[in-house]
Amino acid sequence: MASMFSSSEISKTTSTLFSAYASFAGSMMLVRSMANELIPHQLRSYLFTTLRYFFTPLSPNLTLAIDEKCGMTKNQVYEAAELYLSTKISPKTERLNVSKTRKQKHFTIAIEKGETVVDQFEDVKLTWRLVCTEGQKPHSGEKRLFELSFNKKHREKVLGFYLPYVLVKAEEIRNQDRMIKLYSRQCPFSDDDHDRRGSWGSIILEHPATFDTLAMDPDLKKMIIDDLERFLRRKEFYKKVGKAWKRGYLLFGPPGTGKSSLVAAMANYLKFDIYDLGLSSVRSDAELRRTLLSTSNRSILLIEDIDCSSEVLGRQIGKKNKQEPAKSGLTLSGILNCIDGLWSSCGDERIIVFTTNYKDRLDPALLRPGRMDMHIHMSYCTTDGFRLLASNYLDISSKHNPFFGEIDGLLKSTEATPAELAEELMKTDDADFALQGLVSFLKRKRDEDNETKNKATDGGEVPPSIRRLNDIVSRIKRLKTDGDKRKIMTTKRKRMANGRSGLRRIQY
Ligand SMILES: Nc1ncnc2c1ncn2[C@@H]1O[C@H](COP(=O)(O)OP(=O)(O)OP(=O)(O)O)[C@@H](O)[C@H]1O
Ligand SMILES: [Mg+2]
Repeated sequence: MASMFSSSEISKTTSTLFSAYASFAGSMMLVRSMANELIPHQLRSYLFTTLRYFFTPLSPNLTLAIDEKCGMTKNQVYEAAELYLSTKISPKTERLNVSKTRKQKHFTIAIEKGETVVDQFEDVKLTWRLVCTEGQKPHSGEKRLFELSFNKKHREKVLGFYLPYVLVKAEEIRNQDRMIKLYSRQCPFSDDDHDRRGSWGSIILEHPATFDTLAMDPDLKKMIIDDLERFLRRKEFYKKVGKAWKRGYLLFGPPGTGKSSLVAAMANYLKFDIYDLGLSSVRSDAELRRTLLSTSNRSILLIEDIDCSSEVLGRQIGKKNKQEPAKSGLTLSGILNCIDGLWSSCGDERIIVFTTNYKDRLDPALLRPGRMDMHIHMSYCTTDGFRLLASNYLDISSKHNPFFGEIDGLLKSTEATPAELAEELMKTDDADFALQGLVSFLKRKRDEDNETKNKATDGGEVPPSIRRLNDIVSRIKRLKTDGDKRKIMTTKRKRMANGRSGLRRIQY
């Protein structure tokens, strides 16, 4: 080129070009200011959008805009995307947003505005971008949205499968990081407004019980875990059969056998909150209904010591004195109706747990099938239970400890609760001392039990008939259902010349 034009010709051409550009730019400004003057704002933006459409090459991509809010409420898809994308951040990401509240255990990491995250779902490549814009109205603040771009041909797959997948994954992440709360009506309200639900106040449940720390029959433990998991999986099933998605457990057994610990273990396992409903704090059925309606889904409603609630309910929950007038407006049928009716159908994934030390004292209405789906007997400590406690409290994993044989024998001849054993095992750090202490404790307990039995039989040598009776009594105690107990009682009653027997002393 340089050989064809001299330098003076080049400068002449350049100045001509500049002057042409200047006059074009001037004319454009004139046209623009005239257009601004003459064409109304709405028409102008319409023309601009239409012209841009014709002049931009057709993109193969589709972009979904996912706003932070739907009107006044939060957009569930936006919230889910925020959580989901925190697990998809690549090493290439340049800016991240890190936050943590006092109550959170971990940092929350999110992408910063303008950042992009690329995700792959089967054969679809998806690009997420966080966009922040100024709100259109004055003082409306910043507007945040995610833009999700992908090839147009995958539209159905993204809407039908990918976005639902993001929602499910976000729920899983939320559950992993969730702090479990214990709601109580007596509890002082938490400072956090967010935690106030109706008349419930909450604290964070930091109960360490898990299924791994619970000393109980391994088969029963497995049965409970399987039952809980089946319950969670069966949303569609409950819908199909027209039943409310709830499950009831009745935990019964002597004090210190782990009923409350089992409830905490269930909550920790499922990541469900616990609503601890002290019946003494509820004055009427109407109040109960209001209280229950303000509980949330995915929660456990706990009513402890239901057999002791007779004073509260104003009539005995047990079989006697059913006609006694109510002292308060709260009745057993009110509780049961609430649980079976309105309240249960309002929510999803509800678990109800009643605990009692005396199953025999409960009203049959509470025990009828379908009301409490599973009756769980928390028993005295077994040898399996003791092994678990020894491993948890003393770190003894060997199966052949010299003390184990003696302790196993003692556990078979006396009834000790896991709470009693745990207390003994905690007394010292030295495993041998602790086990020695436990042996002495169990021996003492066995001797006391024998003494009590002897006293019951007027001190002297236990006559064979009474010994047989004692055997029957302990067999009956071990039986699982009341139906079984009654059957045994009737046959034994017939067979033995009853009347003088201790059977009469046992009330069913
Ligand atoms: N099965 C168990 N496994 C492990 N620890 C247990 C078990 N049962 C009781 N404990 C220990 O004893 C303590 C008291 O047990 P927990 O409160 O669960 O008993 P409970 O059956 O609810 O008694 P209560 O009938 O008096 O309410 C627990 O904190 C735990 O340390
Ligand atoms: Mg308890």
